[in-house]
Amino acid sequence: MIDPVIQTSRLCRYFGNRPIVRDLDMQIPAGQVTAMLGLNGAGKTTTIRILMGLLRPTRGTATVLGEDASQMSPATRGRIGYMVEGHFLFPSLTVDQCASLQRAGYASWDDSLFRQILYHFGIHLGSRVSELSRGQRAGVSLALVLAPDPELLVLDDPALGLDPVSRRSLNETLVEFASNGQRTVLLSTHLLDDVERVADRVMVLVGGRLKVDTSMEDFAAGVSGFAVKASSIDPNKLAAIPGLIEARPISDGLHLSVANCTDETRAAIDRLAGGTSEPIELTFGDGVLAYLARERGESSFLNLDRTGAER
Ligand SMILES: Nc1ncnc2c1ncn2[C@@H]1O[C@H](COP(=O)(O)OP(=O)(O)OP(=O)(O)O)[C@@H](O)[C@H]1O
Repeated sequence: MIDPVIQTSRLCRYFGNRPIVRDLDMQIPAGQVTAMLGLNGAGKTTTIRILMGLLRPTRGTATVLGEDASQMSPATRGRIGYMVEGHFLFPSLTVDQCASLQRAGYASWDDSLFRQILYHFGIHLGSRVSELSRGQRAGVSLALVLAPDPELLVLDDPALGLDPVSRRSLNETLVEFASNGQRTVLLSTHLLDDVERVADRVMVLVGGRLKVDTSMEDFAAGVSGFAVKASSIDPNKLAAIPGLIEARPISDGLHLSVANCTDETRAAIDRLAGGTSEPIELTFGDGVLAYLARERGESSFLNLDRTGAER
């Protein structure tokens, strides 16, 4: 078996006495696009900064391309492309000057790929960074990290604030980059549609802990939806549904999201609704949102207690 490109073991990071990353055991396999999801403050950027050697763990270990992340050699760093949150570029430089600066730090540089990505984003080499739109700055940042042809690409919220056309360009560039199966991508994002388009695997961080780590297919297969028609709901019957993720009130009943649906689950749903439940299509985004809402305590369980009390 090929070693994972990124591996952490019991990784923890505190800021003061606040645990931000907690006992993280993760493995990022080679040749795949892994999306890291989580609500604001879940610890995604902190984890990435530890992986990139910019922050030391409080406890535990992080290994990237076979080396300890906090003591990475320049040669290993040269195999990694890292796009920071916010696309920082020196505003007074031209795109061409940014490229010269970046190129000096890497052994290889694919100038035709660099120009191709600029073209995709409608950027000219002679433009000054300060004159570029946010989407164009993202395009330059992406071109700068991809031109050295990194084995591992780490992107922290690359589509933040981009319009749909720039987002599409970014997604297309990523898919193309990862298409030969030789490159590994770790992508932190909030954009679930983008994840569905580009990712092979999904990880979900909740309060610094890794709660989901699976393939996109297994995630999709593991979450099912049901529409239940009912004028009143017994909260005890609801709570007894195995694997219930979320229950959201709709005009004439509930939408339920459940994990790992079995015959037992279906029977419990039917008991709740007196046999008037129907499966509904759930998108990947629906599944993730239901999961995150529950973890944040915003799930409609609260509303359901109220529904029960109103009977
Ligand atoms: N240098 C620091 N000092 C103190 N607290 C910090 C520091 N860096 C991050 N934090 C805190 O750690 C928590 C997690 O931040 P982090 O940036 O890792 O989250 P995130 O999942 O990337 O969030 P977002 O989706 O908003 O980018 C936040 O509460 C943040 O305020």
